[in-house]
Amino acid sequence: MSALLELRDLTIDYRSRRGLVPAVRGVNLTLEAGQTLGMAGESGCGKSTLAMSVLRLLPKTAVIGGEVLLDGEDVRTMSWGRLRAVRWAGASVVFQGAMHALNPVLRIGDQLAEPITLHGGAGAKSNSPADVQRAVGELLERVGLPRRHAKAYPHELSGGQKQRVMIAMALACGPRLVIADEPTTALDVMVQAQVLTLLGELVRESGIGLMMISHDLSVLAQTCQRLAVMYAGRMVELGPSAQVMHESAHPYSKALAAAFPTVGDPASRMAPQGLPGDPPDPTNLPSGCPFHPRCPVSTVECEGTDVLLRQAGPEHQAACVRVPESVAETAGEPV
Ligand SMILES: Nc1ncnc2c1ncn2[C@@H]1O[C@H](COP(=O)(O)OP(=O)(O)OP(=O)(O)O)[C@@H](O)[C@H]1O
Repeated sequence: MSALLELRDLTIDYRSRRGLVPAVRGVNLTLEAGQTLGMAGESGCGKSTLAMSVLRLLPKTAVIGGEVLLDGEDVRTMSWGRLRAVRWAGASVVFQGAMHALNPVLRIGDQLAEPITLHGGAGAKSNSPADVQRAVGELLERVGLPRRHAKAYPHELSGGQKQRVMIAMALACGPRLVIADEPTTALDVMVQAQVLTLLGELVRESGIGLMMISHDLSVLAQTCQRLAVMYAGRMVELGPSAQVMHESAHPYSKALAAAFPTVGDPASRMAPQGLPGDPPDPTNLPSGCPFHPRCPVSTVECEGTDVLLRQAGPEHQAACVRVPESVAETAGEPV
């Protein structure tokens, strides 16, 4: 049976005046229904580009290579009609800064009604106003908001409530996969925790697959079973969240874990280490491992060797020369 989502050797470049900008490089990944996967990495490492490719939401300047399979069907070659059917009902996105995307002059209920009316779903039996209204009320309750908020305007809700509305919107047509791009950025820590808990509960209850993107490893580790760490367009580590967070096999993941200490762990918050330097310009990558100029443990070998993912444990992989090469490299094998 096909995985809910499978990326096979995914490569994405943007055409620009400077030539091709390589944003994503040879990523292999699978996500099953009911699973949660976090994508971490600093700004510009290719997380959003990768995520938006899943629903073919990239600008026309993007050139995509490899395969993006949703339930075994390649999104890259779908007709527009098929893609329209897949968006919302097959997979949906909670965009970065989405709560600011609510229309200020439309009531919440009317905004939630739109995808239901256009694409069907959320248990609405028909497009009759009564059925749609009932479906809107159920959606609001599902994300922990009272039904009466359907009558509210966005400015009457808090940031956390608006973000819940955006999650309700993403769930409106009963998708099997939800992609949440920085869903808690700009929310305070308490509200962040509530929104993350909500996302986790929704996955458990409904068996949807969740891909969540953040630059903050600790936020992802709270909600997701597995973590993928991206650097310079490559996936440099993939594994169970606890292992990637606390037994990082790649020095970049280790630095990220230290930069974003565990939420609610005061001991780890005392000495957050910043990452020195910036990620490289994708059009001018250093030789060898792209992380080597910032890596605290790099050696001469790293300047000349761009390592593919290696097995660091049964379900754990990392692209670092320090991971013993004894087990066969897995590049090309979706994991
Ligand atoms: N439309 C575009 N045209 C050209 N280059 C782009 C475009 N969009 C993104 N890029 C480049 O592609 C690379 C990956 O960007 P992307 O936005 O996917 O990273 P990200 O990790 O999601 O960052 P952020 O967290 O800031 O969104 C970056 O070097 C970025 O400058």
